[in-house]
Amino acid sequence: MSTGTFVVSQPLNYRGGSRVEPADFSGTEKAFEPATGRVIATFTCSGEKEVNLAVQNAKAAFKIWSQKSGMERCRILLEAARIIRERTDEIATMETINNGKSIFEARLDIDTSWQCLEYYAGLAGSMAGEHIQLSGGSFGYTRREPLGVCVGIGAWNYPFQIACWKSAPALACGNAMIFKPSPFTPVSALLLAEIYTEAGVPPGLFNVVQGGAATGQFLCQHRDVAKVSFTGSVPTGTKIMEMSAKGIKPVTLELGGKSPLIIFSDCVMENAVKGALMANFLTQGEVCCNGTRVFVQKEILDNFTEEVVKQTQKIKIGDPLLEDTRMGPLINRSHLERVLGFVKLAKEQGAKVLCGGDLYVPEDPKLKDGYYMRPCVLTNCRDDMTCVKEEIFGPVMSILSFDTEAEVLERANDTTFGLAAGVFTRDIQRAHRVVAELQAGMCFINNYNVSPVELPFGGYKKSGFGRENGRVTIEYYSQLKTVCVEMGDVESVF
Ligand SMILES: NC(=O)c1ccc[n+]([C@@H]2O[C@H](COP(=O)([O-])OP(=O)(O)OC[C@H]3O[C@@H](n4cnc5c(N)ncnc54)[C@H](O)[C@@H]3O)[C@@H](O)[C@H]2O)c1
Ligand SMILES: O=CCc1c[nH]c2ccc(O)cc12
Repeated sequence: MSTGTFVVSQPLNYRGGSRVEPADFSGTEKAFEPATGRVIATFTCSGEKEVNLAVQNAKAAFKIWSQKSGMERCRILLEAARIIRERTDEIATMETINNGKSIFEARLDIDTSWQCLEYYAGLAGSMAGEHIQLSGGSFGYTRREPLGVCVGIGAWNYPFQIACWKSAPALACGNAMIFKPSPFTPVSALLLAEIYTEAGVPPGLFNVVQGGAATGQFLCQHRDVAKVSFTGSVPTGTKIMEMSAKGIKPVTLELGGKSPLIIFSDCVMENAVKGALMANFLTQGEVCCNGTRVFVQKEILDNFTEEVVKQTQKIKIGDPLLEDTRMGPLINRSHLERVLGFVKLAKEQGAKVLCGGDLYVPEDPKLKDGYYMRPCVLTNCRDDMTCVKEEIFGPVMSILSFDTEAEVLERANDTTFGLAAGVFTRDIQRAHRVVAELQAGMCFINNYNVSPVELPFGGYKKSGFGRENGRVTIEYYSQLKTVCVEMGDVESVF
């Protein structure tokens, strides 16, 4: 498959084990290929009737699936993981076409996706309650039970991976799921749905409904939906939480960030520079946990900045399906303009653009209408500037200097977000002391933006709550039933 050729030819909803056209609709959406600006799909957003049908299908599948043993669920999830792994190239290609990220990165995303299914398959067989001895031979025990029909709502930056990070723990725990992708990236979740079916899940266990805010609301407000797991922005997360509160539904919120990356003067410079690029430029900078506030200790500011700029200028921008491309286009025209607007405002507020921050037009004529920009490094930044305070969600790094550990901690934590943070230093005691003080759910020492599925991921403060990945996520997709067993006679107080 090459850039500029793919068009969607099949329905994009998935219900009851096959692709379907929605039974009703609440408007239409267009999906683009960011590399060329071409429309690849025009699709209808699901209305209330379609959402009801998806919930009915999910409920029926839940009855079958929740009765299976953990080992039975494990086998099917392992098979799904195997198929994803086998089809990595095909899935990564779809992801690249619809999202714009480089094929090199998309393959890494798919790796973390099948690894997530493998990980929760492994946990499915060992999910258990506990036995508690009581007096007189009586006892209690706990059962870890599924919640029922769970809804997953995704953002557009990691479309396939988000669907896996939500569905794998949900299904491992015995739940059914209805997944709504972002309307910008409707395509790859369908591949996951087909793979689950091929692996042997009951029809209706994993469904996909397409649409935007209205479809999302029908899902969140549905009385038979037991839980919502959401990845997206803080404003939408607030609405999801309000709707969930009305139904007393548990909710997981994976929201935005403006994370600090702290580079101490005793760091291994080469690693710190690589870390700063990893923290800012993966997926064109459209990553929630990016370390976009790069605090550099004064003694090494000039050397570090010079090296970061040198490496940033070497990033190969262009056709995301080419093997040597490392940065593709942003998700769409309006987001590109928004990101460029942040750079313009940064300049007006006194920041200095050391490189990039402008439009990029690749030489290949078929890419001329794509949404490319050059990755940007800003210096002369102050903590009160918009580029330092607000989530840009694009390839824009802000460099700030600092003197002391106490000072940088104070400034790093001075944000309403709390998703991630990073520290580069050779001093092991300082590294642990600093991360202990950082108000962030995901902290990196001497690396950034690696995501092993064994580690829980999620935010503090306005970056959300609940976790994805790791053993703890089982608790977010299950509920605990306590059973109290009397072995003697009832001693009534009446
Ligand atoms: N913390 C994380 O793990 C994580 C991961 C990826 C992205 N994000 C955040 O996501 C944001 C970018 O993604 P986005 O632009 O897709 O976010 P968004 O909030 O605009 O949309 C996210 C999803 O919510 C749906 N939605 C919108 N309004 C809704 C409503 N009223 N009810 C129900 N659903 C609704 C959208 O259709 C989409 O599927 C950034 O802020 C980024 O930091 C966070
Ligand atoms: O973009 C933020 C971090 C991230 C990367 N992949 C995923 C998948 C699911 C998430 O909730 C967050 C993320």
